[in-house]
Amino acid sequence: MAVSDVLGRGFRLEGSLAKNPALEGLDARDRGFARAIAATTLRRLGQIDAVLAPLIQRPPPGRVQAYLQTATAQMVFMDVAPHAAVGDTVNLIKADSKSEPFAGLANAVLRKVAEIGKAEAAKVPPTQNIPGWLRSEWMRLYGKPTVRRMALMLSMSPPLDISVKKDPEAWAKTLGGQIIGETTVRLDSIGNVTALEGFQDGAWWVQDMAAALPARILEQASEGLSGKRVADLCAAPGGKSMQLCAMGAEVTAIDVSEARTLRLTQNLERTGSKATVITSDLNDYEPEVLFDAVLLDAPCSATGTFRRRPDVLYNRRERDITPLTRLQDTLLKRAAKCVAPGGVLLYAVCSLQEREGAARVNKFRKAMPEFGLVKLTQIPGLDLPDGRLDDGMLRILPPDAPDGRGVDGFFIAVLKRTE
Ligand SMILES: C[S@@+](CC[C@H](N)C(=O)[O-])C[C@H]1O[C@@H](n2cnc3c(N)ncnc32)[C@H](O)[C@@H]1O
Repeated sequence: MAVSDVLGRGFRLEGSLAKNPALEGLDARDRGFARAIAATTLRRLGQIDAVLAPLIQRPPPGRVQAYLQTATAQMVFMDVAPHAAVGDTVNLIKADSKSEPFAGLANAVLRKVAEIGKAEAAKVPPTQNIPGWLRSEWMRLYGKPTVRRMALMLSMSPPLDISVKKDPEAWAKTLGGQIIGETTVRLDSIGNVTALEGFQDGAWWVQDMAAALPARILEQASEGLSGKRVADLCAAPGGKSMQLCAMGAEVTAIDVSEARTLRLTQNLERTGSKATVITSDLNDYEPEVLFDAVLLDAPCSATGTFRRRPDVLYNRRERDITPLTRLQDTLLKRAAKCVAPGGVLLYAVCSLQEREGAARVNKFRKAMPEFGLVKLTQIPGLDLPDGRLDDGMLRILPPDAPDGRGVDGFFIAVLKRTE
């Protein structure tokens, strides 16, 4: 069961759903509904658990709890008729030999949820849907009103953002979307992405509006990238490499994962983007010639992507952050070794944790004084609140989208090596 895999075993929701045999026989509509139930459960888990807790004296096994949570999600947040949600869930529990002894308890608890669930859930602030360790850190860093807006973003299913190779106006018209942040086309419904016009022809790729900013900022800081040698480090699956190619750069894309570089190569081929692809640990990579510009989209906790991947809230733990910061420090130093004198280095992470953002860049600058900070002063297409760029580094928060429908959280800093 996908939800118990995420909550109990730290799996990714997408991977767990893709491997779930129960979904195999279903048609696309039912599969979509099953995905929506799992995602809604994770988006509303704090409220759901607050409804369930007083109704259960001793916590049942994780799998049974997940049945209760998904049924509650359906009744309270998806307007599924209670008799259907209760009946279907109890039947599923009866058919599952390990959970079957709890069928009676589940029936009694869910009948009560049907009665009081909506009213009880409404008493719980949506910020409770953010796990405690993240909520307290984000409150400290970004303040209560922003965290409230982040919780609102978590409760909504996000729009589909695409980056187009050229002519965003024409693609916005063709696909019925709107341009956001100058170059991203935002579409309402997700459906089957690969069936949309232009996908097979490689005219565009899926990329959150915020994820499209690092390449644009690197282009701006480098005063254009056309004809320049650019390294995209930690490049797979290639969203930023494709942007850099579309900007006319001569791109070298490096990633450690063989499976992910295969996807990167397929994406480059589909979009007719030409780049040199290298599968290598960045720690072992020695460039023959240094680069004019280097983009390091470092591995991170990805907590900024919770709108699209609510499972990151549960399969990341506080103790994961320190090892990630060590990796980020090492990769940042390796990336710096690839930059030619006078060249530009951009560091980005899709994390909302301060330790993965400004703290890494400040530490790097102390160790590598030949790199100076290029202060970012304005970001085209973004209307950031006052003070956000005060230290010259960019922190994008999920509520920052100009249309109120959210973006991934990102941290971006630009450094320049002295001549
Ligand atoms: C945030 S993802 C990159 C997303 C990508 N830049 C894009 O826009 O599509 C981080 C990537 O870092 C890669 N990675 C992690 N450790 C690495 C290392 N030591 N050397 C090279 N790549 C690494 C992972 O395989 C992963 O693909």
